[in-house]
Amino acid sequence: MTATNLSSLLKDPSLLETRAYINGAWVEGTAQLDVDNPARGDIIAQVADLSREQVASAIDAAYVAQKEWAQWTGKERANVLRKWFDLMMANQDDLGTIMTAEQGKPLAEAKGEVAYGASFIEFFAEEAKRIYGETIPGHMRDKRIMVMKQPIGVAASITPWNFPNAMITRKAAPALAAGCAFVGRPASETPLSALALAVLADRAGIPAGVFNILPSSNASEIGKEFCENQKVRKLTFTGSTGVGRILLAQAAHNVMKCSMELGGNAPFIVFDDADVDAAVEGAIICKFRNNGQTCVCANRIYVQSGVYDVFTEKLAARVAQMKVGDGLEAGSELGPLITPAAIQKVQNHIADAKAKGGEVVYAGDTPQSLGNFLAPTIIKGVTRDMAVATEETFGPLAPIFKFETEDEVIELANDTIFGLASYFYANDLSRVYKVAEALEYGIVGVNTGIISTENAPFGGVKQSGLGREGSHHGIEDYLELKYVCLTV
Ligand SMILES: NC(=O)C1=CN([C@@H]2O[C@H](COP(=O)(O)OP(=O)(O)OC[C@H]3O[C@@H](n4cnc5c(N)ncnc54)[C@H](OP(=O)(O)O)[C@@H]3O)[C@@H](O)[C@H]2O)C=CC1
Ligand SMILES: O=C(O)[C@H](O)CS(=O)(=O)O
Repeated sequence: MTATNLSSLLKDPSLLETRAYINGAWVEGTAQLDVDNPARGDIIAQVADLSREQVASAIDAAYVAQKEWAQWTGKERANVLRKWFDLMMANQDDLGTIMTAEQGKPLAEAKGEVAYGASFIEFFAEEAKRIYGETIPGHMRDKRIMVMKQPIGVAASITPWNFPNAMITRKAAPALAAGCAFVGRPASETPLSALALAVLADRAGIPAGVFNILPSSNASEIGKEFCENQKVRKLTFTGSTGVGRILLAQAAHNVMKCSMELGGNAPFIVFDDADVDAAVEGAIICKFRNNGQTCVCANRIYVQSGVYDVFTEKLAARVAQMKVGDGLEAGSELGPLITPAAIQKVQNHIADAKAKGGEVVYAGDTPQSLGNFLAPTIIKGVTRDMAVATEETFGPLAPIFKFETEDEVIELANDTIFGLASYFYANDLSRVYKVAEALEYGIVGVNTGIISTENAPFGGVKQSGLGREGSHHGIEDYLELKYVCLTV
């Protein structure tokens, strides 16, 4: 496997930035952080590895810059955000290439994520002009009530490696539109996409200190700085529920406003009255987008007995056609997993299911290379006592459960601490309405396997999170309500 010469693949090599972006300046770290290509196993860049003190200095700069930024009109903020959007779309190919090199997803998917990430900036640029307050009739003849919305201040962001562009813009866009300043720590596996966003933010004219990208290998220390520094008023996190719990506990000290986009365990339900071919296509995109490494992937596939065999056969035939390979190579549909540990977790779930009676319907051939590749596996005869029923696999394993009745599958689907995304295929209108109401999830996809859009409020219930990202709801988490009681 050849080494990755990332710079030579870019139309604009200046997007390949390895220094941290603090207060409008490019800053070296006290150490360096290796970034590797999960498909080839080679180091593609060494990035600034910031100390906690350097992160604290970035927060100081953000705190100062935010005061001025909040004085800009909504339209002025909108204009500079729109320029950022335009620059992202103009550099979509390069941003996609950088993402594929460091995260592994196929280039077409990476470019799709860039457009998805940019859509949040476009959407919230518009919302910046529509942050409305209200007046309320007084409670006494000489009182008048006024409610205003003001930016919360400095927002700190911690994001995962699986969507290294969109998870940042899904937070930074509403934060900046609201008049907040943003300090973001990207996942150590994927800092390059975040730094490329900073290059374009700088070119768009976002003022120094308003948007800061702070790579660091010491996730827990930087998380503590974000939670303990009293100049930070908002913490927004996307990642596992386990880390979310740690951060919520740490944020309690300063009673910090938190948004949490955490783990999932999505059920994907196929009823007897479903369009089976449509359900198979929905299962493919829902299960294998980013090779199963998304929080909204189908983690459990429940198929009613009347269509169980035909669905299983069609899904296996369709998966067998999918090409596993380096995301930079044309035609690859399934890239590598992010780390060897991610592969081990999937293999553990497969072994556990087989040991408890599951039957492998399909197991693809894994490319023998230095990269973290694992071909897809489909298992049928899966039962609720298996690890895959309660744990998030986060990889290319499609476990198929059989069920008989609607009540049975609702109970099975809701039997989890998670509540992020859920999906079902059915055509009976009464069933669609009743099942959508009964599923205990923040998101329900009906006759679709993909629900990701900037127009909708994305988020979970139970232990999948707090708050919503996207839609007009998404900006509220970066605003404070102020009630003014006027005596006239
Ligand atoms: N609900 C949602 O929208 C999403 C949820 N997820 C969930 O995240 C998981 C997979 O992503 P993954 O990156 O492995 O999740 P992790 O929770 O391990 O990591 C997420 C981010 O948190 C950082 N981090 C880890 N430990 C700490 C800590 N103690 N304090 C502060 N920051 C910390 C990581 O840094 P580093 O990588 O450098 O260690 C990374 O940047 C899955 O459970 C998935 O479902 C993922 C994406 C979206
Ligand atoms: O990280 C994730 O899994 C994303 O939140 C999923 S989505 O927003 O791209 O659907």
